[in-house]
Amino acid sequence: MPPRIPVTEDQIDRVVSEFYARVRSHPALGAVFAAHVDDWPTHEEKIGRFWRNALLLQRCYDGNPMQVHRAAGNVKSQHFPVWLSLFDAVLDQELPQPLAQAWSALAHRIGRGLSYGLPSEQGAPAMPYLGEAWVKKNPLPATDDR
Ligand code: HEM
Repeated sequence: MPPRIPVTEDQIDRVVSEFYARVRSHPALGAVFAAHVDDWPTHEEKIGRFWRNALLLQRCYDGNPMQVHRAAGNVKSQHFPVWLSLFDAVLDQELPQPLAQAWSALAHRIGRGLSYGLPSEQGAPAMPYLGEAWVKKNPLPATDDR
């Protein structure tokens, strides 16, 4: 199967490693991750498989990020814009523009899906979680990628 976005495995590894290096020292995100991840090489290896699955359509990741984020307890919908802007900065640094833009659009789309149903900082859900079936029946407009 041809890749969805033609990045190399090497580029994926560089983006993942630079991104989590910045996450670890980030004033807001660092503590959220520190509560769950102490083996960073294992985490990064898993995230690398997640992105190879999403970008290159290799079938190498079969986890459930939605469930993992909900179970984490300290991952809030407000973290997503922060996470995504940090991710965009790394994409811009590591990749040629067209690739950075395409990967960014996909990350924003995935992030929107993952943030549904997570509690907001105030404790109330930012949006009611309507379930996978509803999300499938009501796709987001393709023009609203970023
Ligand atoms: C587009 C945005 C995001 C993507 C694509 C993403 C993807 C993932 C994936 C694939 C995992 C591994 C799940 C597994 O164990 O199989 C994960 C774990 C995790 N994510 Fe995210 N994530 C995103 C946003 C966030 C945000 C905004 C936060 C909050 C700061 C966050 C915090 C975490 C934490 C703490 C874990 C580790 C949980 C654990 O190992 O117990 N993520 N993420």
